[in-house]
Amino acid sequence: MYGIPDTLNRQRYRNALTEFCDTLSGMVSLPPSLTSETRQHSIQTPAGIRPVAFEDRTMKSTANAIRSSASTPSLRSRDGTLPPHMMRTDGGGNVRVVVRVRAFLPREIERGAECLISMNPITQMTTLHVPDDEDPANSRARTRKAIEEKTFTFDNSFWSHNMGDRHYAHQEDVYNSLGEDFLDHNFEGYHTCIFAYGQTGSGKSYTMMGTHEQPGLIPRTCEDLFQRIEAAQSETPNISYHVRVSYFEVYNEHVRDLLVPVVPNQPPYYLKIRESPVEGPYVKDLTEVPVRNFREILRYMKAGDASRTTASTKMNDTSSRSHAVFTIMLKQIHHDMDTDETTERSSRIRLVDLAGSERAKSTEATGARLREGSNINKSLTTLGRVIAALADPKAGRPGKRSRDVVPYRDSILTWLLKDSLGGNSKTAMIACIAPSDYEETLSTLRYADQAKRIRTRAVVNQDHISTAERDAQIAAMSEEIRLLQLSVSDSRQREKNARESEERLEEYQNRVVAMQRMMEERSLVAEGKIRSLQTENEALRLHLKLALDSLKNPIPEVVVQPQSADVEALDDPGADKENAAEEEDEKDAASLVDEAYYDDDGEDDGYESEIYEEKANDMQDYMHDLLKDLSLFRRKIGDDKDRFLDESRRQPFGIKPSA
Ligand SMILES: Nc1ncnc2c1ncn2[C@@H]1O[C@H](COP(=O)(O)OP(=O)(O)OP(=O)(O)O)[C@@H](O)[C@H]1O
Repeated sequence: MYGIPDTLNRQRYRNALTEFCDTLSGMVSLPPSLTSETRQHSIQTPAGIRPVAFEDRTMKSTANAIRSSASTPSLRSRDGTLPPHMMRTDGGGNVRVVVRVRAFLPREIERGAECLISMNPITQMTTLHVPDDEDPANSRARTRKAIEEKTFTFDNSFWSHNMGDRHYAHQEDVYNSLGEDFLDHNFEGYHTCIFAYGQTGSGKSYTMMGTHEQPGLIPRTCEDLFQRIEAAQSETPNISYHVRVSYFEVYNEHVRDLLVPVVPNQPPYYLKIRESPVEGPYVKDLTEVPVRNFREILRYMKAGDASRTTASTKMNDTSSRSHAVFTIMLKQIHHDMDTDETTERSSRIRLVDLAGSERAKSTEATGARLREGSNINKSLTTLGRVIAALADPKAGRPGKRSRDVVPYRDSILTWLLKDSLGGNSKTAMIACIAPSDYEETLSTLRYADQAKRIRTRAVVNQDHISTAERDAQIAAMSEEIRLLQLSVSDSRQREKNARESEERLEEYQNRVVAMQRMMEERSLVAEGKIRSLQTENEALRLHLKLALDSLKNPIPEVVVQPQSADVEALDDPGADKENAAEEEDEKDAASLVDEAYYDDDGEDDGYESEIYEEKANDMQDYMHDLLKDLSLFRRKIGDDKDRFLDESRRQPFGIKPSA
């Protein structure tokens, strides 16, 4: 799909094959003690020609020794045409460590930097040379007490410094000698992890992700994975493959899901870490998407890559400010028709692009960049301590096993990589180095050298299950699902019922309140009625009493004696006349009243009083009846009121009685 054209590829393999044949024939013609031959190569650097020893040692191993036993091994490893300088030494259970040196960057060429690295493609030795006095970037190194040449041996030393060299390691070569083997392991059922470590700007992202023209280890792994799946599916249709992918970054000690799009003007959403006894530490709620082909996985990879936190620093225009973890979960389900057995293999492919270690002085970082840098350094220092603890099993507190004191939890990165670093995983570290920085390169090479000593305990993650067992499992699971569904629908129904009864309750309460109000109003009206009837009754009773009294004891006529004022009026003839008229009027009025009230014609006084007595008695009886009715009515209202209050005291379900 991409990468180096086929013809170039073939040419490279042909050269390698020739070299391999030369070596074999040399082995035949020379005694074993003389099988080492040292050839001198030269490396063209912008600063001039510097002779660097490329020691091509012959190897006893044959190409067949690396033949893969994976269920879908790569074609390359089947045909055994691996170039000798790409052959790996068997890492066993140890972390496989490779080192890669990059080309000069324009700024390094400008300052006339010299290459301090040499590599032996046969022995896989990497040598760091002492810098000369001219490169200002190494002024700090020159202040060291002892500055000397250092040599380290790794599983692979990838020379990616000058393309013109025949040992130049292209992106494809790195994939072929490391990625492909690891993918073999994944098909065998092992978890794997490849992480790139190195100072800022040393080529980690280039190695892991690469560019569109020069794709790195991650896209190549994805492409190879689906190519193998497609090939295997046509060969062995009874194996089904399921691939899922996730992508997250650890930024400033927080985990961010890179497959969840960033919402503008919203604070980033960070995920939590949990630890399960079986799976170890994991990111909770991390997006895991199923992918069916290379195109799909590439889309997710690019989307995640685009949301990674990067920034420009003095050391790198696109510096990764976070550790990025791209994970592929591969599940292979194989059903054997003969034995009627199902085999399930699960493997996890973890590809980690770490943020680069950096010296604040070199990056000239301030503010947010400085904070990021210090967090990056902190987590890388913890990674260093974890590596040191794992590499030296004797180190640790007395009485404690070394693995108990590995400080995984001291940083998010090491906690999440716990399994990959010291557990169930086949792990590789790619130490990326810049060609001209003595101090940083030495530190990276020491880090890498220590990592070589770590032994992991990778196991094949495989489950065999017979049809009967599977059926039993399916039955148990479907029963569990059925029960879960029931309980879900039950609780849904309960929820619905609760909602409905809540609504009904509210309605009932409203009605009770309205009724209460109505009863209160009615009792108020009744009380008012009682009061007015009582008043009326009292008035009538008084009236009746007065009437009876006046009948029984009529008021005797009173002769009014003229008073002094009247005597005075006698002297005044005008006034006398006026008084006489007034007196006459009063008499007329009194006679009218007497006539009307008593019908007084002056006869049968005894008979009339009897009639009045009878009327009064009738009236009294009537009033008594009325009073009786009234008290009955009053009692009834009282009863109603008591009953109503009783009922309202019996509160309906769900209403808390008022305190
Ligand atoms: N092998 C290589 N061949 C050609 N160019 C390379 C190689 N390795 C790195 N580069 C270039 O070097 C520069 C820095 O590389 P890269 O961004 O990969 O560094 P890094 O280690 O990921 O840095 P940081 O830690 O700051 O993210 C880039 O411009 C990249 O293209």
